[in-house]
Amino acid sequence: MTSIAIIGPGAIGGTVAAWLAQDSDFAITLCARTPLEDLRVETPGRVLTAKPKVLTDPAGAEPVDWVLVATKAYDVESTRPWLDRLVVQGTRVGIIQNGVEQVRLFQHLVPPERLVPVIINLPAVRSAPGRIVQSRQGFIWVPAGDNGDALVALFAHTGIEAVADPDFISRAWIKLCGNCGAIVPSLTLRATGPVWSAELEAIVRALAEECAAVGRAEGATIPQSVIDGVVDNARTSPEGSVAGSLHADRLAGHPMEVDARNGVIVRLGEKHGIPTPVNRMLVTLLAASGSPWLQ
Ligand SMILES: NC(=O)C1=CN([C@@H]2O[C@H](COP(=O)(O)OP(=O)(O)OC[C@H]3O[C@@H](n4cnc5c(N)ncnc54)[C@H](OP(=O)(O)O)[C@@H]3O)[C@@H](O)[C@H]2O)C=CC1
Ligand SMILES: CC(C)(CO)C(=O)C(=O)O
Repeated sequence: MTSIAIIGPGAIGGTVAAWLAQDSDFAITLCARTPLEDLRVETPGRVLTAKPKVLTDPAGAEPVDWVLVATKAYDVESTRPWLDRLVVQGTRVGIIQNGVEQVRLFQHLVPPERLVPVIINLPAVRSAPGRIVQSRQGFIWVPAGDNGDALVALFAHTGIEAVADPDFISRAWIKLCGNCGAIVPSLTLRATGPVWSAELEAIVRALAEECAAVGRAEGATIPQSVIDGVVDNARTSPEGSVAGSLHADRLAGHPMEVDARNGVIVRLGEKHGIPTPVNRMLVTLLAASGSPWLQ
């Protein structure tokens, strides 16, 4: 029996937990901030239900084989009491978060050789604790190697396709290119497609171009087709659509992962001497919008 604790059973953590809970070889524990009774996840193919053990107090947590952290990137420090109880020698810790800094954010809490950064492509929305809709098939990428292979093995019997990628850095930056454009609808509170113009296209393209330039300086290989794909997605987004979790958080008045998704492009751009004026400007505008908890 493999024991797996999921810290942060929100949209992503709850969906991942529900898939893993279908495997009777796994003992799943949800480490939650807000209590929940059980999980009900509508996936494209079927409805998953599960009733794993739920803890809301780290004092009740015991060491496990695996920890999967699926909090937002700004909720790192608050996971410390959980990690202190769950992680012992031999525990591996997967960080399922957007961005490119999963290891940097957690390496003061977990020995880096036990950390597995995870990129996930899986659109999920939580309507209430434990109630989630996964709207497309899910994919996971981890770095190739022992830790990555072990994480991939966890997902062997789930509907989430997990791959260990020898070029993980490119995978992470390509995902960030896809995510960084969502700052536009998060500012305008409206899908970009219906108001598309040459000027809006220039902004979306520049966000992705800046991200790709910084990513390449960090060692990623990012083809031009990635940037064209970001622009196409923004151009074709229909009225009323929500451009992922950043936009959803802004609409709900929740904290936003702006630093992990756009601020990082500005910070690492400075390190490499690469100008990132469009990301910088939109981060500044979002900060000036008075949104609570912009992080
Ligand atoms: N949603 C999506 O479609 C996608 C999201 N991602 C990324 O996945 C990550 C998770 O996002 P998402 O699932 O949407 O976020 P959610 O806000 O839905 O879930 C985060 C969860 O973490 C919980 N949490 C925060 N701090 C703690 C803590 N100290 N202890 C226990 N639980 C805690 C929250 O508790 P509470 O219940 O109290 O809010 C919430 O349940 C982000 O990095 C996001 O960018 C990636 C791909 C797609
Ligand atoms: C765009 C999406 C849904 C892709 O998984 C995502 O990463 C997010 O909304 O944070």
